Amino acid sequence: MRVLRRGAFHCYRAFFNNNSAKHQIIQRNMAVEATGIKFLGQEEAQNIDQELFTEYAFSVDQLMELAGLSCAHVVAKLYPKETLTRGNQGSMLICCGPGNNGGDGLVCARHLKLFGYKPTVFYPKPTDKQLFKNLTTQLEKLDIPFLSYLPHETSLINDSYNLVIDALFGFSFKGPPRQQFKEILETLKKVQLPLVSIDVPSGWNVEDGDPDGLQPEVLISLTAPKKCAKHFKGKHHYLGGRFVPNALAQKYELNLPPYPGTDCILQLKMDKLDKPQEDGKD
Ligand SMILES: NC(=O)C1=CN([C@@H]2O[C@H](COP(=O)(O)OP(=O)(O)OC[C@H]3O[C@@H](n4cnc5c(N)ncnc54)[C@H](OP(=O)(O)O)[C@@H]3O)[C@@H](O)[C@H]2O)[C@@H](O)CC1
Ligand SMILES: [K+]
Repeated sequence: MRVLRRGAFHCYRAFFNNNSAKHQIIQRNMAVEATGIKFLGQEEAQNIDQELFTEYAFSVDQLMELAGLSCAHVVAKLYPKETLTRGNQGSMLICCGPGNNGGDGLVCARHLKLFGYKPTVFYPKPTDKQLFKNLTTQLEKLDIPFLSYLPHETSLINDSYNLVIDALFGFSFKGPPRQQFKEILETLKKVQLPLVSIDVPSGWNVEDGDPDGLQPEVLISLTAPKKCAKHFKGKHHYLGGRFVPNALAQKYELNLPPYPGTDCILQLKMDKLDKPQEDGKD
């Protein structure tokens, strides 16, 4: 019993010593000010990603699973399936790109299906990597339909789905988009459904954003927000991907607020944040 008590004390002390948002008690459903949180540049986001794999020995599958799961949690929280009454109840379109952002989308689709939603996946440029083949097989085995093309006629999308999840590009995107994805992004811009972007609104410059690009209703920043998130004007900004070790967060001065309890998502309030000028410069 004494040993247990001492252990508990050490855990408690380590938590408060290591966490920059000291003494904040975050409750479920409480949004937290984004002020003070580090907004990452593109190179910094990629360095953290690499360090998680090399120094901290995570595998891509592990982090992608946690990232995709947190995205599914955000969608389930904001859009209860009973409210998604268009087309097939709970229907949604998940657009997945060729990199790991697309992988997050594939994982997210699986979890949403298991939560009782009806996802359809559009995955126009699948990669040959085994991880992605496995993710695709898992979705096929769950009878999740794949679209072979995205209809240019956006009314077909508006009438069939309740929302669109954008998992086309994340923090490694460098614009302008090449032809195949340029057309897809143009179509998505015209769709009149709530758009949920995973990590970065696709097509945006990762640091400067894109005022003429997609305008998501929801942004789910993974690990930490990227600089472009300061230009996000939608309704809900969430943090997900609860896998960052304290030592890494400290090294990069991420200043992440603690997640509430056992939750894997946290809502961020953006209203007190110093917004960049509209010319896109920070
Ligand atoms: N640690 C974390 O936070 C974790 C992050 N995770 C997730 O990973 C995401 C980053 O993934 P990523 O590095 O694979 O890159 P991503 O952004 O998906 O795009 C690369 C692809 O896009 C392509 N491409 C690029 N520019 C293009 C253009 N102009 N036009 C057309 N294509 C273009 C490029 O093609 P290439 O140039 O190589 O031919 C390549 O195929 C991150 O945002 C988060 O969602 C989690 O899974 C795990 C933990
Ligand atoms: K995205």
